[in-house]
Amino acid sequence: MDKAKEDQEDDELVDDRQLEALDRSVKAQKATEKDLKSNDTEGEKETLSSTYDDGSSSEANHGETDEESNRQLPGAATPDIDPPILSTQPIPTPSHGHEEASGTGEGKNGPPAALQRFPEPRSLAFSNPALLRVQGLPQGFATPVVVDPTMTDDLPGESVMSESGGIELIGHQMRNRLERLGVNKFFAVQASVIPIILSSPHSRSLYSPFRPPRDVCISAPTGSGKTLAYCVPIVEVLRTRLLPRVRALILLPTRDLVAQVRETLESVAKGSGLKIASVTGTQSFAAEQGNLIDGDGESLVDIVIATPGRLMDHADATAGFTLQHLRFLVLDEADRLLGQSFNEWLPRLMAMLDPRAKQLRKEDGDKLLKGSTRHSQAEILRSDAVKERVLRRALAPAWLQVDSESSGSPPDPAAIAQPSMQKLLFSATLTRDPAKVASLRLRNPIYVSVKSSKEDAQDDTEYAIPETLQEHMLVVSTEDKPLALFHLLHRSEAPLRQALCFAKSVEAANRLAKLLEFFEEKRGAEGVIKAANYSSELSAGERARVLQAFRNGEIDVMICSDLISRGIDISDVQHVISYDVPVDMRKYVHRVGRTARAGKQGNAWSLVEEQEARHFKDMLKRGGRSKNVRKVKLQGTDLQELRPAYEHALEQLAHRFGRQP
Ligand SMILES: Nc1ncnc2c1ncn2[C@@H]1O[C@H](COP(=O)(O)OP(=O)(O)OP(=O)(O)O)[C@@H](O)[C@H]1O
Repeated sequence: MDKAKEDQEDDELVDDRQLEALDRSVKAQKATEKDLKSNDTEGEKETLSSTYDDGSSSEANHGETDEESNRQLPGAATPDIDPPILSTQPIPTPSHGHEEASGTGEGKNGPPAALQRFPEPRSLAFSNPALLRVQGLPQGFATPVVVDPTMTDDLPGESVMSESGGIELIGHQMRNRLERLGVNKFFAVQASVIPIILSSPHSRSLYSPFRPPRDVCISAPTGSGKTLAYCVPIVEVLRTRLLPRVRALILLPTRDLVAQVRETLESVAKGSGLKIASVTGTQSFAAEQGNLIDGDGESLVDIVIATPGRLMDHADATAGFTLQHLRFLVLDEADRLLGQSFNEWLPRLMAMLDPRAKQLRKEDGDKLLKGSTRHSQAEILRSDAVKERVLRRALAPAWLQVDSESSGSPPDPAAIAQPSMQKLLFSATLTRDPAKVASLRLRNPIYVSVKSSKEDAQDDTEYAIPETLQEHMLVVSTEDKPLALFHLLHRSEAPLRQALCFAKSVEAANRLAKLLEFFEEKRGAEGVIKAANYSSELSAGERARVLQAFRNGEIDVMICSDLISRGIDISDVQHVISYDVPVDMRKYVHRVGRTARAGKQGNAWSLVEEQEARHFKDMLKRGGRSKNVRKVKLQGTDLQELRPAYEHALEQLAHRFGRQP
């Protein structure tokens, strides 16, 4: 596995690549056909295919209305190509309207856009059963279980039994563990989802081939406690197992999220004897294989937490790695995962989970015959060599049945064994791509939507935002935007601390951090803000140190790109500042979701340049948030006092970057 491939699905590097590749696209548009041909090498393709935030290929993005490729401000040709943050050049006024947004990228009067633009994805009309049918989506989506986000539930005591059969929802070991972790109540998403998964006797079995569990899709706000909502039931069900086999697979879009979920899962599973492995490419491939499988090809673990591309690498090359015993498949940050097409992971995973699936590629079967048992599909099982190996380690019921079908005894149609795996999809923003949802082949899914009943009834967008969040916007001129930020950090009334500040790219974040540093140096004793840049240019160790310093309160403001806007749980973030406004509602939701977590208060501040204001307001309106965002007016005098230090910092910055900002 070469390094470039390993890094492909890692967001940590993506922002840079995004810039690089988008930059290249701009140049490529201007280049002659001849130039284009000479550039079209394999290496080039490899780089281009890793340009998107979610690891999906550029081709896939163009063809599949991928979320990232649609995130351009109408009229802003290459939003992630970074004009100088302090540029005094006028930025083209964003154009509006669908025709332009979905056209060839050439506005009527504006400059030609560098990349083709596609229409913004529309929300799934989940309320329309006929449309669901046409889209191949389950009817369950039309009738969500709506849960009030402010609802909490006491942890079930030993005497509390479920309605459906006298089953304890969680055992005393789990209750003790949770209490030790400071969890004394279940949050709304947990109080609604855990009973769905655990409340009947057959839903707690490791195998339930004739009454397989229903799948569950959960849309719940950022910071609402989705991680525990799946960790608790997984540990409760799996703790009854005797032999380690891969029985739960948790997929996440980035390595950082895998590490974070592993931490939570380990604390919940402590004392259960369950073994957990993560598969992300942070370790060498051989080391990961050694964690997954012993010398005889037997599983060493019960739960695998993985990024999808790396998982497929193990599916390809780790002998004995099988998912036939899977009881839980969790897709956390499901919308983003489904937007990734790295390694064709989704169709291949679906094939691995289906005992009757056809082989996907000939070489898969060849590899198996050489000793790998990565696919346990019927055709592969029929090969004697593989069958013998797999039988030695026992087949899951559905696979066993397919195997007996192959030896000539057709199954009783009334008793066809199904895989016992339950799919759990979690997201704060539900995917807009019906084809991707349909391809998951959900089994009679229950759709749980944690959202306030106050939310606009006719609004079928699925942006779940914490109730404890207060949202603000400041409309500023491009030149004064840095000053507006410095004002928020320095104002005498409630200066912002414990803040995350988002810039549009890694480079923009770098420069903003440097500018703030020069500014603070100049102001000296007048109240120095401690800022740090959290960037993909830092090593993993350095990033961990910055995060820790921020958590300890040694850093007041952490400046970053969207690298950490999804899923990362930093406790006590008080403020999220969008220095550059997010290009779409989903990015907004995930950014602001870094604060107001776990029922705490939090604030979101968006610094909107004058020419972006209309687009930003439209975006909020479409996302059903316009009424929630309070406009803050700046007085000229607010900025005046900060101007001398700012101008000094600008000069320093120009000197540092070798150009006039
Ligand atoms: N029942 C609970 N009691 C106390 N704290 C909790 C509880 N459930 C979760 N938390 C805490 O709330 C925080 C947010 O939880 P978590 O990261 O699971 O949210 P999330 O819904 O996955 O957010 P995101 O969508 O941003 O990933 C964590 O710090 C977690 O420890």
